[in-house]
Amino acid sequence: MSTDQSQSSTHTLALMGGTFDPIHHAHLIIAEEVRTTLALSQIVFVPAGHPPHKAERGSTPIAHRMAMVELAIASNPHFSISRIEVDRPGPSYLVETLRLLHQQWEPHTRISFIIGWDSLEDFPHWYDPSGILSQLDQLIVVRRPGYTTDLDYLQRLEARLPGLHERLLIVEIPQLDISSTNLRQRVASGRTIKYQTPEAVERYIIENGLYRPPS
Ligand SMILES: Nc1ncnc2c1ncn2[C@@H]1O[C@H](COP(=O)(O)OP(=O)(O)OP(=O)(O)O)[C@@H](O)[C@H]1O
Ligand SMILES: O=C(O)c1ccc[n+]([C@@H]2O[C@H](COP(=O)([O-])O)[C@@H](O)[C@H]2O)c1
Repeated sequence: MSTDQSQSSTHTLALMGGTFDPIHHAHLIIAEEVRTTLALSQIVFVPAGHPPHKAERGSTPIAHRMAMVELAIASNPHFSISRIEVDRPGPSYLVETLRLLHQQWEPHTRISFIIGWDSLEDFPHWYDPSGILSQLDQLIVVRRPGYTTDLDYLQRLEARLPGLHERLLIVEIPQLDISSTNLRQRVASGRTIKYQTPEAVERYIIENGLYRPPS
């Protein structure tokens, strides 16, 4: 699957950032639904090399998380993966990722970023949210089961963060209560994850002994 160099002819794309530990069907459905709803040419999956807000838990080595994303997106020609946060030491701050991508890609490339409602609630605590917004075409938000879409909260957030109101776009997606946390817990307790992630990812998890409790 192509990486950063291949983006030179792409002008409207969205980044799907995540820890992807592991990637699951909600991630894939979000990406495809956003791509088709907004007629974007491409979705670029950006696995976080060093997830900024998940340091205390510790993530599965990035090589495994990358491999699982590659397997999951292989059949979709509109999906690609970027190593931009993998090859860079230190926390994977989005503001820096966007700065580097704007340098690497064609000047007219319009970059949006997709986040779930849980991430939006955390967004004010990200590193330099105003710097992120100034580099984005749109901040695309999708609802997530278990997180109330509180429109008053959204208004307060927009008042606090200049630039958010103009850029924020809610895209409706089929609601799926799937999370990587739940998949990891299921594997650890020997329960099935079938149909919650692509078969190739499920196989990869089993073959590499991921998420099993230490014996
Ligand atoms: N079921 C879902 N519905 C809507 N958004 C989701 C869903 N699962 C993940 N996302 C969004 O996808 C992005 C990447 O998510 P991430 O890789 O952290 O997966 P996760 O399932 O939230 O993982 P974890 O349970 O480990 O926190 C985030 O913006 C998150 O909000
Ligand atoms: O830039 C930041 O400060 C920042 C803080 C938290 C999360 N992010 C990004 O948001 C995306 C989803 O994060 P997560 O932790 O839900 O996998 C992923 O691309 C992270 O790198 C970015």
